[in-house]
Amino acid sequence: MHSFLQKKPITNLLSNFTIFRYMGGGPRTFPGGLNKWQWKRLHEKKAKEKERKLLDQEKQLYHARIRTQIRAKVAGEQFQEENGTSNSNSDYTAMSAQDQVKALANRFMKEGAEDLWNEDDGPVKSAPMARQPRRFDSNIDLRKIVHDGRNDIEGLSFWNGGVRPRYYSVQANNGRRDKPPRIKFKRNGNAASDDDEDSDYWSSEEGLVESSVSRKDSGKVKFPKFRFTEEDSEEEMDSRGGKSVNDVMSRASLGKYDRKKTRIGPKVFEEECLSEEVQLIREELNRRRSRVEEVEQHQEESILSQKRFDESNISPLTIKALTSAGYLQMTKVQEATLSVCLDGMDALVKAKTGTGKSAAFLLPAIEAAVKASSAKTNQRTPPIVVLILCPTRELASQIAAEANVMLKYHDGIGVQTLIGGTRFKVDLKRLESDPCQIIVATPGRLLDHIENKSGFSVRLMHLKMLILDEADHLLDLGFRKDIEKVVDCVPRQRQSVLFSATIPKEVRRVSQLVLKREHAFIDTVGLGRVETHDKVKQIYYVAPHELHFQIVYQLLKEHVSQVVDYKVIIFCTTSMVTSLMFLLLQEMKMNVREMHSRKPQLYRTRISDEFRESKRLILVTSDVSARGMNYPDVTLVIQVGTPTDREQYIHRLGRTGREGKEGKGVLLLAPWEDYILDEIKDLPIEKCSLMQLDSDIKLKVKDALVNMDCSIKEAAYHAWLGYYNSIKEIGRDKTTLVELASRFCDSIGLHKPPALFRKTAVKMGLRDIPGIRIRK
Ligand SMILES: Nc1ncnc2c1ncn2[C@@H]1O[C@H](COP(=O)(O)OP(=O)(O)OP(=O)(O)O)[C@@H](O)[C@H]1O
Repeated sequence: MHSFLQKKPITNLLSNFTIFRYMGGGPRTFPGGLNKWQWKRLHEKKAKEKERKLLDQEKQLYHARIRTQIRAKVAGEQFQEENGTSNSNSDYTAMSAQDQVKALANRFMKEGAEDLWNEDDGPVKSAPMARQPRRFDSNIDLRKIVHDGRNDIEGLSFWNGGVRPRYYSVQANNGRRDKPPRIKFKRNGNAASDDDEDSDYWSSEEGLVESSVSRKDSGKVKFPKFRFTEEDSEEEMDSRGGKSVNDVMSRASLGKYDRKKTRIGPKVFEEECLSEEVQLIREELNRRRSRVEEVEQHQEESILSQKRFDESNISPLTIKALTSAGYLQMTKVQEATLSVCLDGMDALVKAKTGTGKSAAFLLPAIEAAVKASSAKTNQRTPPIVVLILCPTRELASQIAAEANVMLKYHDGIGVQTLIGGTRFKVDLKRLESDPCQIIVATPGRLLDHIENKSGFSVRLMHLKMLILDEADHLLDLGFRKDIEKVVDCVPRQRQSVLFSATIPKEVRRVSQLVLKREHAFIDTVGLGRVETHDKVKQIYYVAPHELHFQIVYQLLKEHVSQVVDYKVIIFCTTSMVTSLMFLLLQEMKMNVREMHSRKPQLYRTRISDEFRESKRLILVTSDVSARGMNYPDVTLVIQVGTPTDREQYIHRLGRTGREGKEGKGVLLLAPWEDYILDEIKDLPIEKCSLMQLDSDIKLKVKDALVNMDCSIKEAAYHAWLGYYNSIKEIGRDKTTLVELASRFCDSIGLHKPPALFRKTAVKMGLRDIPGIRIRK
């Protein structure tokens, strides 16, 4: 029978060596007459010892490095003090091998490796020593120092609960450069004397460890050598029975070969004695840490990134324009999106309000136009290369103005707006006389041009880039049909980018309407992080309708008296309610302006420009100003009544705290409107108890309402009813809604609810609801 333990010689022709391949588990006996298992155990034991030795060496090296660092610091300061010079060439500074300490620290910081740190590895406290003049005699809690300085030594958190702190005693060499500072560390708290001034290495009688400091010698760094006395050996102590020791298996990377030994029973430690010098080091470390924290906090709050525009691939003429406009560094969203957009990828981008999204999409848009214009065509009017869609006219004008700033040095590249409220024929003339490659439009007017037989749709056939600003709003039901039509009229082979500060889940889904399947989703807000700015304080009040005007007036009075350069936006639910609020505040001698969709476009543009430039002004507005409008330095945003949804709340609030500045937001709700709080409960908004209302204010508001034209109040009632009737989320049946409307009616000084047109009442589903009056 063929034995499976049979040795099979294989002849290696090249080397003439004979290699034995062991079949089926190897020979029965091994050198020294050991059997297979004895042989295996022997090797395992050897491996364990080797690992243990390596680990000990590492620990020693680690101790030495930390001590060297502290010595270098202490000695360095001492030296400077004495000589009034920098000791940058001294041995000590050369030894501050931060990286090595860091690496070693990390070695012990691996998950599970904390256990490798036995109690005996910790600092040993020595008895206080008499201080001598001009020498460092420090008892340093090394672990604590290193722990405190964890910004310097990343990830160093080995402070293991349950292991009692022990202290090293570190001594500098009295500021002498020719000698290394000496270190001693002592285990059992016995006092250490230090009288051997001249010896290179200090040693004490019992339990002390001697060390040389590492130094730079002919370019080579020598590491300190440590010699543990017998007393330092854990095994030795065990065997002497001097201490009770618990063996604990390590969870560390070295696995079962590492054992942690924990002493049982009390241990006597002497009082910590910190010298001035150590205190100084600690303070320095704390200072450094708080500096780092400050920088980190600043970076977090700043909208700017570290990258400059001249480091990107955009054309030099654009960079020149950006520089003259004062844009040098990119904002974070610009850095995150620019390369993706320049690569021609489709993208869905989410970034907080006021963080520079407009420039983030305008820059690649301009690049696309520059690239297209360099390709010679013999068309009289250039094709439209970039189409930017946004929900409001003011926003379109603002984007076009920003594009013009960036196009300052680009001859032959133009941008135009197509927005409602202007005469269509004027648009046509402008398109003819002032050809452009970039169009910024609101969807309605754009469709008017597409459907008009003026050849506009032909110009769109070469479109390279479609941009949707405030994309979630444009993809909302109100705009979606228009967007679908626009998408049908532009080439399939194009780049599409969608930007907004809010991108709800359902919008991600419908974004496929515009975006290619393979698109980038860039979220600079971060998953699970709040979409509002930390620097914007958000509060809300819950109060009955009849108090709302008084509260708004009192809030304004307080704000105006506290903030010199105040700039306030008050958002109301509808245009007519906006008008009512404006007239009321005007009647009460506040410096106010109004802006809503019922106003002629020229008026809107004028007010928008005035508010942008002004300080000490209050803008009362509807949601036409909620998104994208960049009015600098708005100090307070007040939202009266519930916003349509969470997204609208965020966008309205986003008119303040732009570019990383501070701001304040107040939401004022009637008790039944508090359903919205559920939608925004993850935002840092706090409830505020109602302020004591001034009786004077009460009278003033009442008088102002009495003086107001009834038709304004009636229009406000109709609009109010229409607005809340359209919001399903209010969760009120029609009868309750009409009752609430009657209360609103009271609050604005109307004695009975004004009648509705029958047609309107039917459309709103309110015809037979009690309390609704129909016009005869
Ligand atoms: N790189 C930059 N350096 C300095 N300022 C910048 C930079 N980019 C943009 N800004 C400024 O930041 C402000 C906000 O920009 P922008 O209006 O584009 O914000 P946004 O993110 O579109 O806001 P919203 O979400 O409200 O539409 C503007 O005043 C703009 O001039």
